[in-house]
Amino acid sequence: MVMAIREVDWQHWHGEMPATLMFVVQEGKVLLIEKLRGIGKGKVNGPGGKIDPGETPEQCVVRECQEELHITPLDPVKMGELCFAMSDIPDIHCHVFMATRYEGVPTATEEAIPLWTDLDQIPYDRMWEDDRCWLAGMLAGRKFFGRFIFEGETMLWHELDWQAH
Ligand SMILES: Nc1[nH]c(=O)nc2c1ncn2[C@H]1C[C@H](O)[C@@H](COP(=O)(O)OP(=O)(O)OP(=O)(O)O)O1
Repeated sequence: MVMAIREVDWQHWHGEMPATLMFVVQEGKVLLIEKLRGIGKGKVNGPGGKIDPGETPEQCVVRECQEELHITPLDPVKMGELCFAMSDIPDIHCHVFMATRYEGVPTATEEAIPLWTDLDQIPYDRMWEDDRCWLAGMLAGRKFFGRFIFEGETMLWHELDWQAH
C-alpha cells in the first residue's frame, strides 16, 4: 500500500517548537548521547533540546549540553537547520551546531548517557531516520537546510539543500 504524503505549505510553515542539537567532534570521534527522556527517548542523537523563551539557539545548545552531559561546548558553529513537520507532536525547527572544544567531563545524567563514537561507526539504526540524510555531510564540514515530513517516527519525505562553497 502506498501512503499518501500530506501536503505541507512550507512557504508559511512555522515550527511551533524551536530546538537545538550539538555535535562535539574531537580526534576522529563525535560525542553522541543515548537520550533517556523527552522527544526521541531511547534513540541516539546529539545533546540538545527545546529553546526556552528569550533564549537564542546558541544559548540553548550550551545550556542543554550543561544539563544533559555537564559539559560546556566552546565556540559553537551553526551548521544547519532542520524543519520537521510532525504528525502527532508539534512541528520542530531545529538549529544544529558543531564544536571541537568543550569544558568539563562528559557525564551520564538522568537525561543522557554520553557515547563517544568513531566517525565511521555512527549507529544510524538507533537514530532518527533523517540523520542518514545530513549527519555525515555535516560532520564532513558541509552546511545545510533540510525539510522533512514525518508520520509518527517514519520519515515520509525530505528535501535537503547543501550550502554552496
Ligand atoms: N527527526 C529528528 N531528528 C533529529 O536528529 N533530532 C530530532 C528530531 N526530532 C527531534 N529531534 C531532537 C531535537 C531536540 O534536541 C530534541 C527535542 O527536544 P527534547 O524533547 O529533548 O527537549 P528538552 O530536553 O527541552 O525536553 P524535556 O526533557 O521535556 O525538558 O529532539
